Amino acid sequence: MSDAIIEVKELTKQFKVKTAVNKVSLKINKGEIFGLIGQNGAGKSTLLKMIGGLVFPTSGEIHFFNERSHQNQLYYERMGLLIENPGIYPGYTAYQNLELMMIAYGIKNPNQEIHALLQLVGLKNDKKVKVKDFSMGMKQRLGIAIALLGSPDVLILDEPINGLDPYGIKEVRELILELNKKGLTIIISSHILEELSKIATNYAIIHEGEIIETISKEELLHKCEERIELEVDEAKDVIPILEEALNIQHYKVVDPKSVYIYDPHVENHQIIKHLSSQDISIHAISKHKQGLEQYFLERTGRGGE
Ligand SMILES: Nc1ncnc2c1ncn2[C@@H]1O[C@H](COP(=O)(O)OP(=O)(O)OP(=O)(O)O)[C@@H](O)[C@H]1O
Repeated sequence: MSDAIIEVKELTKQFKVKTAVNKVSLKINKGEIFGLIGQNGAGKSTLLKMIGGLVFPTSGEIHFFNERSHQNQLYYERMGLLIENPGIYPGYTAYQNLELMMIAYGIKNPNQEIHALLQLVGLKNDKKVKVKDFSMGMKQRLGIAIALLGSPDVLILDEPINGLDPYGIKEVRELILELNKKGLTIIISSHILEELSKIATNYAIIHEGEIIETISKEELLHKCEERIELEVDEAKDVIPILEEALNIQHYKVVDPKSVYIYDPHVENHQIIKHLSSQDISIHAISKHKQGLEQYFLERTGRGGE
């Protein structure tokens, strides 16, 4: 038995000659904000559409709470989707759009639920504004409100920040974090790792239809953290000097000969000066700095660009 809320196994989608998704296996646990990161055409939308039941896989399996999706009647009811443009009527207000959807879902007397949803996505003060006069961020928030109809357990958002200005990005980001706090598991795709890093708890990098890496937020931040890497004969001999002479508190002995120093105020030359004055020979010292985007580009073979 797996703890995963969603598990995909060897999922493949073939469009004639194009393999959009190739044998993808992933586990998404309850409460995660799972970031799917990939360049344009990497296969993000196709993978999310298969998980969301919009595209039928060529092969492979999708399990929801340990049951295969097509055997689980509740599967699609418990999943909210915002993939591509939601079917929003521009001449109607957010309230009217939600009302139409709820009628279509067979929900009677939806007034209270609509107000609660508008409040949740921050549109309650825009009741009289027609959607055609909405900002992109407001439209996305309405799209999320539509995806939230029926109180799903899992929300799938395909590039929800695409095309938004910084203010819109912040609004959508805050909404996603709030929904996650309320218990929703969220799967979100983007081609901008930097942006995903502000919200996601776990990541999968997809490239040419294949998952090339899955990594937790902690692991990713650790890999991208700025640090000085120091190599000496005996790491234990340099620790007292780092602590006392340079007041360095944030460091890690990674093996008997190597220390990583994370204090941002310390420079290489200060370390060299103090260790040399104590007759400690330095085999190597270097500053390691790799931004999130650089990390992503290197993984997808475009690090030199
Ligand atoms: N219905 C389809 N028929 C044929 N090819 C398709 C179809 N849908 C997607 N593809 C192809 O599959 C590949 C993956 O597309 P997909 O839309 O999943 O990528 P993506 O990572 O979401 O990219 P983008 O960010 O550009 O939407 C692309 O090469 C795309 O052209």
